[in-house]
Amino acid sequence: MLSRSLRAATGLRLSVRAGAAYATQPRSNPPNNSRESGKDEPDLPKDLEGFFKQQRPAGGQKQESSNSKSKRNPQPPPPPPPNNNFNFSNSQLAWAAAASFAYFLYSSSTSSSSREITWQEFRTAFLDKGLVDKLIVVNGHRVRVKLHSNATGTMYPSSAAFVTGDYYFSIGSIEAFERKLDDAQAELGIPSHERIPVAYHAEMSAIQTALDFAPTILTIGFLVWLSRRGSSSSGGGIFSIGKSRAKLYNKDTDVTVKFKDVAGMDEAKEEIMEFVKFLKEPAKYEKLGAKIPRGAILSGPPGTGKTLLAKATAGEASVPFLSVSGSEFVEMFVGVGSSRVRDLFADAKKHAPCIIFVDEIDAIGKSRSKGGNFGGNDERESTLNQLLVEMDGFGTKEHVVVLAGTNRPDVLDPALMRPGRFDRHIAIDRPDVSGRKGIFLVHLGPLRLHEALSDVDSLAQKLAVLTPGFSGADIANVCNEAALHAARKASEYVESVDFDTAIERVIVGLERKSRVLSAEEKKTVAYHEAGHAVCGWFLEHADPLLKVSIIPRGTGALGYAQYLPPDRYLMSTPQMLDRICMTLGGRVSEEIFFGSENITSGAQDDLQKITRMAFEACANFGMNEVIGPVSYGGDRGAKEGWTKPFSEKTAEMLDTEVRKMITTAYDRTRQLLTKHREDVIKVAELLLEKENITREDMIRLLGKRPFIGKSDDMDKWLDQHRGSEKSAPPPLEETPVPVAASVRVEDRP
Ligand SMILES: Nc1ncnc2c1ncn2[C@@H]1O[C@H](COP(=O)(O)OP(=O)(O)OP(=O)(O)O)[C@@H](O)[C@H]1O
Ligand SMILES: [Zn+2]
Repeated sequence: MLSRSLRAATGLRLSVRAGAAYATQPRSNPPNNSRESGKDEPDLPKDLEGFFKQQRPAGGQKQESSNSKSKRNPQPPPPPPPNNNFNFSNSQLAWAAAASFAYFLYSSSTSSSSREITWQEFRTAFLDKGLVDKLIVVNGHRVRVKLHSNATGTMYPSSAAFVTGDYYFSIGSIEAFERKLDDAQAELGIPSHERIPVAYHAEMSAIQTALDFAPTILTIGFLVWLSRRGSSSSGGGIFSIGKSRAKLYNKDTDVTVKFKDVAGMDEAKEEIMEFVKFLKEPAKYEKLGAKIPRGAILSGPPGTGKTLLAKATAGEASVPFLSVSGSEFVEMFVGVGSSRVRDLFADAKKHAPCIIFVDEIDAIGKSRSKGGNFGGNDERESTLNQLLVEMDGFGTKEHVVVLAGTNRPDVLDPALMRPGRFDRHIAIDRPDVSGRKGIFLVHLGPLRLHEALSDVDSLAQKLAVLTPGFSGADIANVCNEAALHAARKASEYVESVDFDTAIERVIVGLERKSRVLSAEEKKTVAYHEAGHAVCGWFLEHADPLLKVSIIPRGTGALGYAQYLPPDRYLMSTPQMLDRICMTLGGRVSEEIFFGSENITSGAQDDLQKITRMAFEACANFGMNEVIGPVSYGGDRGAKEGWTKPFSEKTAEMLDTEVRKMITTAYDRTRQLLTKHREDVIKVAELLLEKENITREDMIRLLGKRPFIGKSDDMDKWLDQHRGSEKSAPPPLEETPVPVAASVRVEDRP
């Protein structure tokens, strides 16, 4: 989040600079027809021009720097926000007012350089010599002397400093002054029609003026502040506060990213392809009466390329791309969020067919019940409601697809996932070795590599092996750091040593954020996960396995095995026991391969799960013979404040029975894994090599699962569906129903 606010701060700085330029420059850009074009942007002063040229694409369309993630890669800062019409003239006005007031102060202060003279001096130096052009009585007590323009050089007193200066003298009263002046002129024999003209003038002092204008100044200042503030993220300002902040990427000039620029994530690409096909040929779908998916949630850790994938989707479909961050809907004013949502969709309809991308959807899409219901977040809720209304509202004719990115799919409001809304869920994980290789190939492209590294493919392979756990953004960062390092040495090419340094740097940076495993830890995690997977493979009631991975996840898990639990509302005792065994598989495998003295803390999460399962089996499900068919209630949620509704004796019995159940399961697991020791090794070694293994890999290594049972229906279904037309992977969240507790088995340290 720090980096995000940094980015915002950069935007602010830029806009202030641009604002300063607005005030002093004439408006002379020819208007062009794009929505957010520089229509109202004035010419920039010469010295700023060069700076902005590189930021602002020639097409006039507002564009984010091609790599929007300047927060990670040292890219040029985002361009200054466009100001829309209204806001601009408003702020221009304000600046102009401020400038003229400043000028006024300036001029009134310079007039104080004028010199006071006496009446006598006035008479002898000016009046008697016929130099006076005009007299101005100011505020009734002071007379300003205006000399003829040819009076230069004959000044009194004869100092060059006063050549252009003004003179004045004080008077007691206007009547007395007029009389005195008349007399003097009469004395000089000036005919009455040639007498010196006298003007009367009321003037305020600078301080007086400042005081009188203070309220106005304050108001102007406030307006300026508001408009600065509003425009600091993009196109805002007080009059456009309810306008959408989305950045529009024109399909021809800006959305140049294609799927080929997005390395890896083949499954995600395949899934999102459906949107591309629809946007390209909507008629084909409509003809058949097909309902078009409205949107998809792209979830995954930061920097895994969610934004990139969404943009590439627009690129493939060659449609405009509207990008906005969920946090930009959140304002302190009531109603602004929903008005921005409305505006966003109105905009999208204008540009249809197009893709809207809402990054960080969790900022508005948080589950309404999870928000802490103290009436606190009505505004966010109404924003979310508006989003739902808009998504429901537009017909398929509109051809607008909404993609949303999030790192926290678990906190999203279920309402968002209903059919007709974000009904697709595309999970994007950190890349595995081959994914990383692909990403390296993309980002090595622009680098000028040393001859010794001319085999880019093997370089990418080598780097991919060295960077477990890196996200796409981290990899982009490594490539950039390497180039920077080479530049610092003033060398001509990027060399191997530059990459080593860059990787080190990024790892140091990463160690704070997420974890990067040491080789030893990686081995432990691989055997742990292999234990789960093999256990599941040979247990009758285990859920079908989708994927095993030893890529650390943002949640703190070091590795995970993902299963697809069938829809099941009941769980039999054998199913429960099998699940406990499978969950214990990780720890047991660690023990078998590294010895009981070397077991790690990695199984804590597993152990928590099985303890809970065993406890519920005994205390709630009546599955234990000794305890009997009783259920003491107390669901998981209420566990904390739960006063035990049973006696101490029962508590002891429960303790013993839970432990007995678990140790029995532990022994059973150990037997199973000892029997399949070779299989565990096979799986673990493949995991170490590939970091991610799929169901297909498992079948190749271990053969088909030996059981035919309820879960096998699911296996069959999977066999039929996977590979051809891929369905969305199950959500990576734990199902709240206790009977399906193992959608995924994760291991926390
Ligand atoms: N699969 C990939 N192929 C090529 N480059 C990638 C890939 N994934 C990420 N990158 C690089 O990382 C950068 C950041 O990715 P992106 O902004 O799409 O991540 P994100 O998942 O949207 O992050 P966040 O959650 O922080 O918004 C991209 O601009 C690109 O340079
Ligand atoms: Zn585990």
